[in-house]
Amino acid sequence: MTDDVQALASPAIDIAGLSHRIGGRTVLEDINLAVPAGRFVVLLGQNGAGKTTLFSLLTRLYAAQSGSILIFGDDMRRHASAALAKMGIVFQQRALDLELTAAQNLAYHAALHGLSQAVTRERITAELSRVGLLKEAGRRARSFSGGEMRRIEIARALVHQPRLLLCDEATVGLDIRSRADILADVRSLVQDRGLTVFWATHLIDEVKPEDLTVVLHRGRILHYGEAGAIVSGLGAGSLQDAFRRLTNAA
Ligand SMILES: Nc1ncnc2c1ncn2[C@@H]1O[C@H](COP(=O)(O)OP(=O)(O)OP(=O)(O)O)[C@@H](O)[C@H]1O
Repeated sequence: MTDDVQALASPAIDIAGLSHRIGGRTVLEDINLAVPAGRFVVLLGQNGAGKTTLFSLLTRLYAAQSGSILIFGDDMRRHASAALAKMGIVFQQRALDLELTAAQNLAYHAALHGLSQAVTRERITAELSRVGLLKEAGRRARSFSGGEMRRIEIARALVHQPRLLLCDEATVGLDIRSRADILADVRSLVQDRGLTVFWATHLIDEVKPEDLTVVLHRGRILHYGEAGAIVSGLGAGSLQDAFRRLTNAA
């Protein structure tokens, strides 16, 4: 297989035997996971489950201590730049430069990815327009609401046209309406662009029955499958009930 054909056939994320210790404590233990391309996949876990640690390893903020991570076939250890070029990231913590305008925030990100000025202008227009903030492109980031900042962060994460979008608790701190809007928007990217989304959350009401769902608890994967199948497989009444049973038994 050529590299291109292999990348097309590869899962978006392929994790094998990944463990991570912080300060002598095991925070992730023997994670094995294949996230298929073109799906909305949920990483569901309570506070402290290890979601952010897993994202830190996926984005190379942390180097893997053991095991491997491949992004569309690119090994994070040997081909980190190629792997990172294929992903966009929305961090749990707000990550806009508050003194820059919305457009400047996107332009800075585009420069990091080596985009030309012409392409940068075109993408900024397209992405800010898609999230309904093109007219506000010249406003400083600090003047936006929490929901708007999140939309700008999503626009920024897409400027280099990644195939994979990682969102770590992207709706935390937002009101119900903003949460629903952002979730619907990100889901539409899967439909419209064939994007793969890996969506970390502790909020069960964000999960649909057809979503592939990874249940992470105390650093271990307890279950991986469509949410509806997890519920029926356990004979549970709801995903909430299934989640409770899985985590109580662990
Ligand atoms: N730098 C650190 N030093 C010590 N412990 C850490 C550190 N980072 C993470 N941990 C611990 O690792 C565990 C997993 O944390 P992590 O932030 O990955 O969980 P999470 O699922 O993202 O939770 P939350 O939704 O609350 O952010 C927690 O028990 C946390 O206290």
